[in-house]
Amino acid sequence: MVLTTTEFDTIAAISTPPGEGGISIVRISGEEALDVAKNVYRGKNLDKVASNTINYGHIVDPSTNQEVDEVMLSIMRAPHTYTKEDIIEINCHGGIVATNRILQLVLSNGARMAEPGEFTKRAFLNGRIDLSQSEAVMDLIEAKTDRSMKAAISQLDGNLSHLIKHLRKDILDVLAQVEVNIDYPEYDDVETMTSKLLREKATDVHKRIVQLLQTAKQGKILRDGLATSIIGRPNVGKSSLLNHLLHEDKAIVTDVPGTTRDVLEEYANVSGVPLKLIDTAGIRDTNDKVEKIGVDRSRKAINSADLVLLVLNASEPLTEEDRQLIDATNKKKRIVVLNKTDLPIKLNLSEIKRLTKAQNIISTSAIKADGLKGLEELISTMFFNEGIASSQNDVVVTNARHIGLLNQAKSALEDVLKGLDEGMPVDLVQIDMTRCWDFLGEITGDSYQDELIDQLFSQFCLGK
Ligand SMILES: Nc1nc2c(c(=O)[nH]1)N(C=O)[C@@H](CNc1ccc(C(=O)N[C@@H](CCC(=O)O)C(=O)O)cc1)CN2
Ligand SMILES: Nc1nc2c(ncn2[C@@H]2O[C@H](COP(=O)(O)OP(=O)(O)OP(=O)(O)O)[C@@H](O)[C@H]2O)c(=O)[nH]1
Ligand SMILES: [Mg+2]
Repeated sequence: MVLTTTEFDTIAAISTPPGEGGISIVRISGEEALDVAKNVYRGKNLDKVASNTINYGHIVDPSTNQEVDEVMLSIMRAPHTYTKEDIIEINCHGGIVATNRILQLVLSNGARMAEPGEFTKRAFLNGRIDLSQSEAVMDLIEAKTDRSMKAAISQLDGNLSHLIKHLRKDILDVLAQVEVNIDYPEYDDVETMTSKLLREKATDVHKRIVQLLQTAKQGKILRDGLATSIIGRPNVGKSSLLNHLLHEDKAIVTDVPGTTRDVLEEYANVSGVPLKLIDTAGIRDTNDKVEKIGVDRSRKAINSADLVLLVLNASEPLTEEDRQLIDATNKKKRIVVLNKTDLPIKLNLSEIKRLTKAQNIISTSAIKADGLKGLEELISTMFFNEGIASSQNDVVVTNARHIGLLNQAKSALEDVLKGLDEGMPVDLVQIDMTRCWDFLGEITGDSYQDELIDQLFSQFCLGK
């Protein structure tokens, strides 16, 4: 890491969300945090107050001596702080103008504006947490359900880091042993011995990585949500279903076919599974220019979905359009929802069973709120059958970057095993083993490039 002059100067930002609220926090971190605070704070002598205390006082503009706000000021001295630097937090009255005024004062008295994620970046660069833990901070903020949050907390606690560090240590140990064997051969068959050692370790580490990767599918759903598209002809009750799953009237429902004109995306929590629900325009042939675009988008929503809820109207016979939709979704993970079962049933159930191979069919009445619990349970068991797949220590891999690196590490190990099978010289096999070690190191940030770090932290929110 190249230290630029701005790398560790004193930074400040508003760490609470913008808008009106009871209290807002302006956070300052760096060597001069206390000096900056002393310039704008009237109250106790900050040199004399103990660390980790909160202190009453006022923020004053030193250029005019004008009082700006009545505040509580927290002081946390390095190194036992979030960033491992001195931190001052000004707890001021909430509100956009007051909070920004204080931030501006702090900025004109020795601090510079923090970049997005810069506090957490410092926690990483100063060695309090590793890269995967920093990423967990972000996942925690964005968590959509309690289960997603649990996965993020576990990662923040360092459970994934722990597993990765173990794997890396085992690889390093074997690499060291191989070195010793080559440099100080005690036996004649040192080549055979060394190959055996490498093979055993590569096989073992490979198995542990595969186990971790098995949690990735669910992990990705926990982090990003399960893309669930509600598809069907106009007026079958798609938007009514969406509103029920959201427990909120988000989508407009009317008896006019073609009510939903565009796709609508909302997050729902279904038994802890975060669903990214997509309500679509009813699919039909239409000459209406606007509706046509909506219908095209609906068709695309089928392709991009992890799960399709195909809604049919049970009170009408199956139409040609229904059959086409069944056909178009046959290869997807799908639940067929027979809605409007409160009305006399006109749908031919045996035909539907034949067309869908009788898989995942459920009856509902959105208007009477019937069958919806069953639908939620079915979704949950389809994707989290035995609960969350737990690898070692309940670690779930949720992050696409981590998944990519684990796959690369896995394939490096496969190269090791292949090399050994083909009788490749041990020093060449070692290279692939070292590559595996490097890939794993990128997960925790033990080996990294500046661009990666900048890119990762820039996705954070301001003040974090
Ligand atoms: N006011 C406030 N609330 C907050 C934060 C904050 O920065 N400020 N946090 C920010 O995200 C979260 C708490 N996370 C934190 C994590 C570590 C440390 C910290 O000081 N760690 C030290 C010493 C801990 C101790 O006293 O034992 C360390 O690890 O050395 C502080 C906050 C959530 N709530
Ligand atoms: N009887 C009965 N009516 C329902 C049921 N579900 C929805 N409806 C009614 O059917 C009509 C259409 O419902 P929507 O939810 O707007 O249907 P949609 O599939 O979103 O329709 P488009 O957006 O036009 O494609 C409304 O009048 C709803 O009240 C049900 O289970 N039973
Ligand atoms: Mg609709």
